[in-house]
Amino acid sequence: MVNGSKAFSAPGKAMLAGGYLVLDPKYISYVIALSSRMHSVVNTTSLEDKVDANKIHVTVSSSQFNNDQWVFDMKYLNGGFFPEEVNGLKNPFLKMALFNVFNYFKPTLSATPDINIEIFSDAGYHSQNDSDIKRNQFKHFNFHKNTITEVPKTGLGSSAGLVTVVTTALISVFNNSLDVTSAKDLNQIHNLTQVAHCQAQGKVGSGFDVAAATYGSIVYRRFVQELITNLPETFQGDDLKDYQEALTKLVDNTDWGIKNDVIRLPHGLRLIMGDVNSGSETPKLVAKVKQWYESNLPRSLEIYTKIDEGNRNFIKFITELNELHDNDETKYKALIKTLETDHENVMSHPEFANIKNAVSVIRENFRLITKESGADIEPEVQTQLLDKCLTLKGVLTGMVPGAGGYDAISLLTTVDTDLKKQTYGNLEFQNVTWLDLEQADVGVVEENPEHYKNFI
Ligand SMILES: Nc1ncnc2c1ncn2[C@@H]1O[C@H](COP(=O)(O)OP(=O)(O)OP(=O)(O)O)[C@@H](O)[C@H]1O
Ligand SMILES: C[C@@](O)(CCOP(=O)(O)O)CC(=O)O
Repeated sequence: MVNGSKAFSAPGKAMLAGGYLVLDPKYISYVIALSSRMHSVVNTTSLEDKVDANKIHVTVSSSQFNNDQWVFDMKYLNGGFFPEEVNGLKNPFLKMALFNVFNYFKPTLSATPDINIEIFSDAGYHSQNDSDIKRNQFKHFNFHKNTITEVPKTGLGSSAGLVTVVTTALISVFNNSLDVTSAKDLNQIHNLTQVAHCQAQGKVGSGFDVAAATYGSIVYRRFVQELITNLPETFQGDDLKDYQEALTKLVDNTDWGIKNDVIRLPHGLRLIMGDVNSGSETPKLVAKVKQWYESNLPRSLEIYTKIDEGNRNFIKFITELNELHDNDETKYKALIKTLETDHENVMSHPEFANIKNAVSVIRENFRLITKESGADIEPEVQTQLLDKCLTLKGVLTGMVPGAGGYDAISLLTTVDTDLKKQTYGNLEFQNVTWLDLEQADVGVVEENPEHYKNFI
């Protein structure tokens, strides 16, 4: 059991290449973890101070959002744990994180204290309108008068980050030697989080968001969805023995077959996210693209193959930039500087032309799918915006991240490029809010719990 408090955080995500294709384990994706992080602070009562000696209560507080709080009674029936929110409040992500961690560790009820978890989320995950910043000497967070479900999201993967840090916090209660720098423990966090996140969402996406929250910036290939869909169905009060055995086997003794090669953006380059402020419905987009793909075979496979080639070339040439830096830093820095000082001639440098051409292939084919499927992956207004962005000094390339749609654009620029200044007052960019985000190379990290006190 954790003595005192522990704290953890996990990053948000932006998928720069691989959207839709990554739903098929044949294809890989390029996912950048972001500096906006989800945080959890966990502590336990003493056994004597439990609310009820014959129960386990887990209280999760999200004070940033109207002081939201969920109190789960971990009902113990037939050898299994069924989380029940005592006031009938809903949060499927918290519920499934609790369900899976408790049925994985199967703690002794009388020897398990009550657990308190506080959640904090960095500003980038949600609209900052109607919020006040509260800070201490270490951190600051936006505090909203509205409950979490009423605050607009920005697409950085809030639920994936939430389930990751809550799962990690709960594991730390049952495993006092949890080490989030160890591959074994990170894989346990990843596996339990993927199960809970998919069950909470009621669908099995590629899982790239949970993988990035756990491992950081990665080249990612998904697991086969049957790993999760083949888990026994469970209903309140069931004998969970079969589920618990299947879950333990899946978490501890199954090769998920994912690819999670840690990467980092080339030195001197940074990711700039532009929030265009009109949300997209990812599940609807995915359904339309799937319908298009299945109705247009074998041509749709040819188009996917072209996009995959673009994705792989993007990854290849971005990686080669990193290698150029390592081999000849002076030449590399001079090359990067030309993005600012000689932007008109960016295509004269093969190192840049290769990356830009790869992204052009991806975008061109996504526009084709947009036209044919009715899924607005790169709609005209985004095409125009991206093409204008490519003319800005310091910009190497840009794309719609993840599922695309109307809500965001991602640009790769030099670290010294100031897009806010370059586009200030320019009506062509009036609908874009440049987010103060950086790429984050690491996934789950342990934090200092003292840094989450006395926000004013
Ligand atoms: N700070 C938080 N505290 C409590 N619950 C949260 C918090 N952040 C997210 N959630 C939960 O996650 C849900 C949002 O998850 P959902 O799957 O709808 O979007 P998402 O794809 O994760 O969002 P996005 O990728 O746009 O950030 C919220 O409705 C809430 O249930
Ligand atoms: C369309 C998809 O490939 C990516 C969705 O990315 P995002 O939620 O738009 O960041 C879905 C998935 O990978 O689960």
